[in-house]
Amino acid sequence: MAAESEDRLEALIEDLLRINAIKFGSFKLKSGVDSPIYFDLRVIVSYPKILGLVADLLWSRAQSEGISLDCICGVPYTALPFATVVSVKYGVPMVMRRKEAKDYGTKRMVEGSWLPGSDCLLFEDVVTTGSSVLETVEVLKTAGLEVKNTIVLLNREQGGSENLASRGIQLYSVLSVYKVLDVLLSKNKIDLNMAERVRGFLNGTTPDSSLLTTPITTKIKKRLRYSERRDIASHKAVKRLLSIMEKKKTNLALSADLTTTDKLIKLVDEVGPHVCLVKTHVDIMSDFSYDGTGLRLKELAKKHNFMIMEDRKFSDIGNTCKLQYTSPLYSLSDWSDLVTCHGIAGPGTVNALSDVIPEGSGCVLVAEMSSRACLTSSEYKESVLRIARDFDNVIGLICQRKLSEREDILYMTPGVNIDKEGDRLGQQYHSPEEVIIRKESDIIIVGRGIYESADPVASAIQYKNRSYSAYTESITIPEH
Ligand SMILES: O=c1ccn([C@@H]2O[C@H](COP(=O)(O)O)[C@@H](O)[C@H]2O)c(=O)[nH]1
Repeated sequence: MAAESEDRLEALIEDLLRINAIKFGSFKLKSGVDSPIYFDLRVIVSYPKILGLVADLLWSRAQSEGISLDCICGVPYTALPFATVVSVKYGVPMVMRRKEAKDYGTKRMVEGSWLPGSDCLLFEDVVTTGSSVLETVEVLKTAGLEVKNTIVLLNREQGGSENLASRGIQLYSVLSVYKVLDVLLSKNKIDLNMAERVRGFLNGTTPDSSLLTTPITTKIKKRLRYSERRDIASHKAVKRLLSIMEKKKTNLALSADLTTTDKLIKLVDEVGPHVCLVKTHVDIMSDFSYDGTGLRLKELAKKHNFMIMEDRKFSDIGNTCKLQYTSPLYSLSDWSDLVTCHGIAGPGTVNALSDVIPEGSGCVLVAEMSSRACLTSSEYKESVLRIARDFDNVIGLICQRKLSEREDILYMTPGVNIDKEGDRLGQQYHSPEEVIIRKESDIIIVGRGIYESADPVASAIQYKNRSYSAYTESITIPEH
């Protein structure tokens, strides 16, 4: 295969992982079998660039095999847009298979225009045993079309080619599940352990036609361990934070909202051993200086092994945020690993920051706020999630609960206090258990609950223990 198309395949595999079309974990299949891998290629439709690449790869496979055809068709629903894009991009006539006949009018099962006996090339998203392809072939044949060839984006290599060949249909694939594992392994997106688990599962699974063709109906609600999440994550900062959480047995972040350097440094030095992350607001400080505050925080981060997140909440247009981030007054990139950012201005803010944020650092998007009557509606949250998916430098979300199925980013929740329900200014609090178990967040962010207490270290230990126990409890609860 030419290097150029090999590059495109690798890019596609990485994209599919990024948009959560390839998932690793524990998935209950329709057959009752637990699979360590799952492909949900339905999401591709929301990513025009990836959809375009899929269409190019399907079409170039057809060209390189010299398949002669009169029209194309996508197996509904996932492959329907694939065929549509190929049709429009390459000027190939398309026909469309209906899933259900209309109960009025023509009652046709295939829409479009063709001559009897026309050759139709079929596209499919994933083939396991080939049963969905066969179902569509039957309908097309009844409508007078010939189907001799199928091109699948991803072949799970579980008997599909053989089943289809025995019915006179040649299956060509763009990707195989083994190729996916090899590429992700070579790019350090999964570790050898995970690759072996999946290979073992695929080898040990017989190509039973009842198995694995149908999308998963129930996912076991089993929370992944930090170590499993670290193996899935691709961003260095996520891997690092999860490693710290596991090593120090803490999912507590300190919100160090103190206004002078001396107080801040004292608190962070005392509480540092108990936290995975220290969150700062340097713009509230009366005496911040790069040497006196930033560099000393960085030394403490090294001493106690935690990461630093400046809660700057960038929210302006891209150009302004870039200037704010690089301003020498704070030199954020030199001492903070993470910065928070609103999605309100659209993707331009994150896009601009991605030009200036150093490798290994990242953005945490504020998707949802803890304050009463805040304006983060469902629609807004969805839009923020979309930005998070589109940019590799977004490593997590500030949110009140785990807002998506993604396991490769971190969910961090402020508004946590053991003693209070809120403050006079709209802040609302929940307990560590509520946030970690019921809302399935990863990290609790605690400010006044620690630094305003009579004994900040004892309070930090209390928050750490409750929050980490909530995590260990939730990885052993099968359903909640
Ligand atoms: O929705 C949000 C986003 C950020 N915060 C910040 O977290 C801390 C919380 O402090 P507490 O003293 O524990 O209330 C603070 O820095 C906020 O700016 C938030 O509370 N809610």
